[in-house]
Amino acid sequence: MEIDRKQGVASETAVVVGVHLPEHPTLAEEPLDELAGLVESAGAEVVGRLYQRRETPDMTTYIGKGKLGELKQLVEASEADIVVFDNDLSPAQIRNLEEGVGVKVLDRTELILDIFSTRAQTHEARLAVELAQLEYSLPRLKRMWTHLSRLKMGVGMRGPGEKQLETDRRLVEKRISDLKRELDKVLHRKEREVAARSDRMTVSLVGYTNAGKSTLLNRLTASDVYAKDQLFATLDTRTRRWQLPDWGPVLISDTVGFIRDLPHRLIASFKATLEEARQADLLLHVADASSTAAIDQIRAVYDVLAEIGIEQKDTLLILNKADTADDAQLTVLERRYPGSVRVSARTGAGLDRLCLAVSDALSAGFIEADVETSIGNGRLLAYLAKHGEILSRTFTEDRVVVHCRAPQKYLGRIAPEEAEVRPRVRDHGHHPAPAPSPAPLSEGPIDRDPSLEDVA
Ligand SMILES: Nc1nc2c(ncn2[C@@H]2O[C@H](COP(=O)(O)OP(=O)(O)OP(=O)(O)O)[C@@H](O)[C@H]2O)c(=O)[nH]1
Ligand SMILES: [Mg+2]
Repeated sequence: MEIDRKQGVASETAVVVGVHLPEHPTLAEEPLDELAGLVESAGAEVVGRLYQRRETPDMTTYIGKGKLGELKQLVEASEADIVVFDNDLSPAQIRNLEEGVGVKVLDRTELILDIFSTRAQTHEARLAVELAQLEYSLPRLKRMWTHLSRLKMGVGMRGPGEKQLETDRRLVEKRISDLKRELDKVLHRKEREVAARSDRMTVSLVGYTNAGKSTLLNRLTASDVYAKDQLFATLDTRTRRWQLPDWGPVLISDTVGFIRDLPHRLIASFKATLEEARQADLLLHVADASSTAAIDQIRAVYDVLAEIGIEQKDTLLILNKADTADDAQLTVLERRYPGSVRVSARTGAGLDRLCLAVSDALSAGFIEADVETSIGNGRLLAYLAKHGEILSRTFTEDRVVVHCRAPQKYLGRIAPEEAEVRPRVRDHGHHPAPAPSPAPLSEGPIDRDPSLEDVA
């Protein structure tokens, strides 16, 4: 049996299959809903569902023998083109399942990669997806060539299948290392770009896919980025200028949504895309409060944040879709997550409270300090005035001590040879952390940053 694995899943019909294992908490009341959403997001139609509880997966076919028969019948009756599993399958399990049901079988990771590959638009996102796809397929190459190894000629001779497999493997490995190098370059360029525009406070929207991040960005900044009832509508970062009331302009960026059990290699490849979030002063974690799986989704997002090493960042939880969420559920969520803000990106309700909460959170990054420099250092004085609040100045013969309140991150960028920064100890005995190692002052105006062509 030959199954073409190169084709995407668009315009096909699918049976979705899930196995509930004891260690895997179900996310929704309808456990296969999310997978069905993913299938639809990939452009296919769900024509059947099969769900099984098992203590452990079957080694050869993941589902048991009886269920496999049931699946085959379901596939035939519904004339499905593909079967999609909610669980991750080994290459051998996929092969056995395909033999058992007679159509192409994909697992959740492969489906997500398929969606990503059809959505990726920027150079960077395309590279990331290709890398993740190749890394996924490398251990599975063998399966594609097993049909050729039957042509084996004589004892000790290597069959063309095996030779071909090795050539393929080498080609794939080469491409993987090229892609990694290319992505590394992109990441470094991105790091510099993002750092260069950090003379503005920045906030970054993160959250489960379909939570409403892009809709919120559009609402807050009156822009028009792609937002749709579709999983993984956004794959690229968009940064916009946001006029935060009673505060001033800050930068806000939208990014790729997260999902539970996001394939690790996919997270790794999207590092450059997540750079905005990594360098942001504040994360706005947007959750869909109307989902019955809201709590699990919130937890899944925290898991991904931990995986990319930014779980320590200041985060404000936004309970979005309050317009359609159940009141009792909103109350449960608010009790569970004190400090969260309920909003509706669709109606605009609660956005004033959101703005206040963001201003407060950004202010928390401010420290009070005495900055001592030479009287002639007009550039530094202008810098302090631009980024902070000057409370007083004390002059001596050729020195000036500026008492100011400014974000830690700006004070930290003052070079020691330029000025001495002495943080003031706060009244409640809390000693502000020492300023991070200084980087040269950058006056790079964001308007000239090419990666910010979106900024109005
Ligand atoms: N009822 C309601 N729907 C909303 C709200 N905010 C967003 N939506 C809808 O939710 C769907 C997903 O919105 P997006 O803004 O694309 O979500 P996202 O988080 O950017 O999703 P990805 O980019 O796919 O990760 C769209 O159909 C929106 O119209 C809201 O406050 N209330
Ligand atoms: Mg989006």
